[in-house]
Amino acid sequence: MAKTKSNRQDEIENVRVVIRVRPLSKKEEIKGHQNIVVVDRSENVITLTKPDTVNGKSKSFKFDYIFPEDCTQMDLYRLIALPIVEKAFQGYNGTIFAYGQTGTGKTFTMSGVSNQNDLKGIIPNTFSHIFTQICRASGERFFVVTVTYLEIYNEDVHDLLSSNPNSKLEVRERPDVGVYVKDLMGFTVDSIESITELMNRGNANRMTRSTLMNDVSSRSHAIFTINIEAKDMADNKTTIGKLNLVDLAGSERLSRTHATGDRLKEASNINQSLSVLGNVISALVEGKSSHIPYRNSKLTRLLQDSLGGNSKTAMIAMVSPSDVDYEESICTLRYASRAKYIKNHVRVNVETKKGLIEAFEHEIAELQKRVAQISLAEEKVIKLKKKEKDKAQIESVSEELVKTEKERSDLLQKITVIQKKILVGGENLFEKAQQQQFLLETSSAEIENLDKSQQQLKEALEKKGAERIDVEEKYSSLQEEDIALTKKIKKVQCLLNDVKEEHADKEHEYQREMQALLDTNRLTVREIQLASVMIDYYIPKEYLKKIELNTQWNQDTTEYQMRGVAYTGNNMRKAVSAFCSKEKPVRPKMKTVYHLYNISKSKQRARTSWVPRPNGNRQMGCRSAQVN
Ligand SMILES: Nc1ncnc2c1ncn2[C@@H]1O[C@H](COP(=O)(O)OP(=O)(O)OP(=O)(O)O)[C@@H](O)[C@H]1O
Repeated sequence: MAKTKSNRQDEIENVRVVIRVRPLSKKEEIKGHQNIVVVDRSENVITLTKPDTVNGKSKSFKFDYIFPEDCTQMDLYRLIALPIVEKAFQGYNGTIFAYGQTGTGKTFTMSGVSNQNDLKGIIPNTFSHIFTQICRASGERFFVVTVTYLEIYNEDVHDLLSSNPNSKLEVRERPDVGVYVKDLMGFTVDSIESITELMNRGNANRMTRSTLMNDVSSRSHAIFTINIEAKDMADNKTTIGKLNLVDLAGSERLSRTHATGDRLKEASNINQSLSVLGNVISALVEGKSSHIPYRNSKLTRLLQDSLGGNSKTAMIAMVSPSDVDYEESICTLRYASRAKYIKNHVRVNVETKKGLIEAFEHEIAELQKRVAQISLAEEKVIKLKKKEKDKAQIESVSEELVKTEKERSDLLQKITVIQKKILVGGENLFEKAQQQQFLLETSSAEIENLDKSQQQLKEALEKKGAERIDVEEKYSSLQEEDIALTKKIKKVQCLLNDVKEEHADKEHEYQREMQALLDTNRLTVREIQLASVMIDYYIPKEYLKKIELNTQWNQDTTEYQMRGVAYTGNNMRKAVSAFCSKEKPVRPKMKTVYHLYNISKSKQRARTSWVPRPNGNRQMGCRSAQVN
């Protein structure tokens, strides 16, 4: 389990995911179902062979631990529940939830068979563990244990411990408390007996029915919550550990269950909330978005802290060994594979407000004060009675004494009831319930054994060392490799999309450039045509050759230049007239010309028409205008 310190208080810890494979049932054996599951205990790899495939195609997955069909309820408790319950005593939150297809053993794992000690599930074993721990604690430690039990059926929350379990309760949220169920009843327990009695009451109220897949199928998600408040008198510090023990309703393929009507609605609600749970897991694992869809179902809202929040969480995914359940088992294993990447931020919950222990102590003190007052008043009345001679007066005083006596005994009874709620570490629990002694002692011995076996397991794990960690970190299963490859493909796809977009952009740009070039080309052709027309109309052919001969391309200025241009055209005209007149050349008065132009527009126009513009209809090179 990855574990790092994120800051002074929080530890970052992955959700622990284990698999439990149940044995083939008698029914399945009679029907001739085949066991397609193989567990590699040393490597914690589970392999499922696809039925009806020629060469036995198989899929393998690796997990924190895999419990094969011959594992015991105690094996599971030791490895999964025990460390979480121990931590709850130190003020950590813990969650254990059972997930899987219908009929795979979730209720068997969480509750078990109540009248057979070795078949008891995690919940009843937790009771023995908790009370044993209290017995073993020092007398300096006080405890209050409270219990709630609810179910979510068809997206409605019901209190399984209420006298009216059918009424629907609301899920609310407050910044100081977080998500909670309004009016959910909490019960304080002081013995294994009292807590077991509550569990049985809740189980009896739980919604179950017989389905095609399971004779007693739980149709609701059930959350059994145990709060352990512990006050250390030495440092006056109070911690609260909250344990959520969750038995989820089973996923099922509607085509296989043939459900109709209400049962269909029930099954779709179960699948729907499990799919929201799956989405929450995916969102937490992918970490792409900061939005985790907890609010999409009551289950995920209530388990918000257990998934990605402040809780040490273990998920037990149940798998059927049967060939007919191959598809569902693969789905469960995929689901579970994702969950192991969820990171929780755990910390000790230190009670800053007045806790239950303090509230009870305060109440006891108040009641004791009242008892003291009554005792004083009684003494006075007794004295008065002794002095009194009047018979009637004596009678009324006696009546008063009876009343106060009754009040005092009621108060003392109340005090005893409240005192019983505060469990003092050490011996007094044995005094309270002698019948528990045997259970507790056996549990103590068991826990010592558990400690030892845990230590052995730890050592064995450490032995595997770096190689194991390396393998785990790389590809802890083929499924993980699959995820990694899918991620890679997605990345490449993203890159490809980027390249495609860039290509499209470039294509667009190229088209634009092409268009611009074509436009330029068209313009150039037009200019060349104009130049050709001008040459054809104004330059006699014999001069053209001369011009061509005397024209050369200048690389630097990128233009044609005429040799001896200084001795041509207007340059020569200016020089000749200056030489002939020997006078200063007279600049033409452009203003006058301009005015004249304006005045006799038609005349000017007539002059310009000397050089007629080429007519588009005329053939190139055909001279129809007169040259002056
Ligand atoms: N590990 C196991 N060993 C022996 N029997 C088991 C085991 N797991 C389950 N079973 C038996 O299989 C049957 C179905 O188990 P269970 O009711 O616990 O399943 P589930 O997953 O809770 O089903 P649903 O989701 O329908 O409530 C029960 O008869 C139970 O006793």
